[in-house]
Amino acid sequence: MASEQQLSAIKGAKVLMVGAGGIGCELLKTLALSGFQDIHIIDMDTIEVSNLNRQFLFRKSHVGLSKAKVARDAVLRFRPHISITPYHANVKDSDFNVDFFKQFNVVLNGLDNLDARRHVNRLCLAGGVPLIESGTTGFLGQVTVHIKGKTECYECQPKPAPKSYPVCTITSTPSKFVHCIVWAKDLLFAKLFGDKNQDNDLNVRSSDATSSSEHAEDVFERKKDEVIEQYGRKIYDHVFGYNIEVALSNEETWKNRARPKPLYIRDVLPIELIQQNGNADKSFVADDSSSVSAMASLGLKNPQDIWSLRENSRVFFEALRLFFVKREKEIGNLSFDKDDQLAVEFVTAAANIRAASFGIPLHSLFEAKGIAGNIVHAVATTNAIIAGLIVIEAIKVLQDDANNYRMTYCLEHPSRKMLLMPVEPFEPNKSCYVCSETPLLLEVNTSRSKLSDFIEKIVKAKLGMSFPLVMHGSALLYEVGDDLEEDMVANYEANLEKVLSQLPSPVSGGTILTVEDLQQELSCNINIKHSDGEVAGVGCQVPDARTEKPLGEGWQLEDFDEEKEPDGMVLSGWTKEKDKTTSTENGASTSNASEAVSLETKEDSDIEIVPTGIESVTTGKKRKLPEMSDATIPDSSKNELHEIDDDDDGDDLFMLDDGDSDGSKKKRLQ
Ligand SMILES: Nc1ncnc2c1ncn2[C@@H]1O[C@H](COP(=O)(O)OP(=O)(O)OP(=O)(O)O)[C@@H](O)[C@H]1O
Ligand SMILES: [Zn+2]
Repeated sequence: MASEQQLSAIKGAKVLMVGAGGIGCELLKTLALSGFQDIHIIDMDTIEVSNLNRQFLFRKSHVGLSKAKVARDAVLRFRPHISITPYHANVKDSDFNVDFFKQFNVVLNGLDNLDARRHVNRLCLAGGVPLIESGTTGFLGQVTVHIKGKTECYECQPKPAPKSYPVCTITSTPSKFVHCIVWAKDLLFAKLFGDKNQDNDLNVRSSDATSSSEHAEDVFERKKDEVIEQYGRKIYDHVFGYNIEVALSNEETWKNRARPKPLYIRDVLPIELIQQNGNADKSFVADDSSSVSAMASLGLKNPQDIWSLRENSRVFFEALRLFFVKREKEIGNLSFDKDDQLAVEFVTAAANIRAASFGIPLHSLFEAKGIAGNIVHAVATTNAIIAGLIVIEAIKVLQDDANNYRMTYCLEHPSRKMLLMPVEPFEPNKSCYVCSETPLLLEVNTSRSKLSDFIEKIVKAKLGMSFPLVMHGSALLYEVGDDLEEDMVANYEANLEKVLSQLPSPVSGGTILTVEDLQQELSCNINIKHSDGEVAGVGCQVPDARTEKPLGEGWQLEDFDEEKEPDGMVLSGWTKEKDKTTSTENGASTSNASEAVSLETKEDSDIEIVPTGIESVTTGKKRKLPEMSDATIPDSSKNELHEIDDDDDGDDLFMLDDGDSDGSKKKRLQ
């Protein structure tokens, strides 16, 4: 039961909810039932069938309608006298500026992507509005409180990059099923059905591979009038047979690894069976390309069955055939989509055949789809718990009860018999470029990198600015806006194509650039350090790998992390201590990889979001938690610090005692 004081804080509050999905539906219901009377909701999406299992304010008849509006109507049915204002819009729209945010007493996020979260964080900081962040992934969840100047902001801790795998592991030495999935979807599927102009590292390159004309690049081109079965056999033998033989010829690779087995179709599936493939049900006709299915065509019903090598090979041929027969127009433009049944079937089959070759256990289509689509199945209960915790923190915030703010982690396995782990919030990170004025450091080859690279890869992709302005002293190098004069636009366009050292106001080592986003009201300085940008060699057997671009999300070369160092640009935090001890002639410290700002830029395609602390947990990055609240842990368990860690596969979570606090730069909120 809420106290009188709490009730009056609740009744007088005007709150903004961003996101009306899994967490948002629960949150709106809980806010309304807790007595909140003035709630605004922003959500840009419409309702999909896949939302209905957990976004309980929505029904089948609502599919296609605005989430924000339907959520409002559903809640008004049991709380008719409160005010709920829905906005079917993107929170990044310019209407939602700092003045808009300032009208609220607290902002509550129920989002599913980093980009929108960072944007809201910045507007809350600019408007001085408290923010309560949340996220869930399966059984894991968290709620954090961000108050300008008092607690860390959402961006005080760098966010880890999406999980990535070295190219060599994917192309030559897979050891886990996920490696086979990445190979099947980002290499083989992309090669056969995607954009032909994209770089693709499917073929193991070695001197003998390139010398053989039979196995030259165009093996993947289907010749005019080439019978589809024959084309399929050629691809199969090339990728599962010949390429494995080539890889095996490099003895060094296999000294300490199990040797893979080349697979040729003649040994797996007799020719008659390929010809009969897909003829099991001749009456099977699917006009709608989205319902074309190799499983249906072959009479395979249960997606949870693990198919044999032979069955996988049949699915491989049938899916390939169906793409060419039923979806030919899309070939060349396809990219893997977890909701595309035929694509999932093809990728499952190809990954399993590769797994068989490398002695890796095979998986069902259901499992393969989960891995390929990065799916962590959402748990409605976790969303409900998290929504409840958001409301609890919101009430504290409205009462200015700073001593009792908690960041709460919802764990998968009990730790000290607790599933909910409350932690006192951290103080702001003094070197956070978002909530403090600390400059950043960028190591860049100023005579090679263009202004456009700097803007796209650093200012937009890493710093998350949408409408950037770049200044060198008082000289404007770049800005965007609707009201710019034509000659200014032409000047900026010309600047974009220039390398940094040749801009009208040249950028060199020691330059300080100011970058601003006017909508987010965020400004930060970047100290430039010139670097020749040479990258050290890698221990990979793929010649020329260094010059290859990463092959889609999750890809990187060993030792060279394109996410952190796009085109050799290294962005890192800048602290006074570092400056004092290691300053160089350019007035900047050498970069420390562990300090590099590595922020996730991709949109989450997962069913549920991968939130901050959870991200740290699931990507194996250690995150120290400060002393836990005396009120919430038994005396025997009071340790200075606790760490959340995980194993390599990312879903086991456990807490480790750690009496030593020297690793933590963060202080508890006083
Ligand atoms: N920039 C944004 N502006 C407004 N709403 C956003 C923005 N980004 C994400 N959202 C909303 O946040 C909500 C997040 O909800 P949730 O995590 O449950 O995802 P979902 O899209 O509903 O479900 P799923 O992705 O699992 O199908 C979504 O409704 C989405 O529309
Ligand atoms: Zn911060």
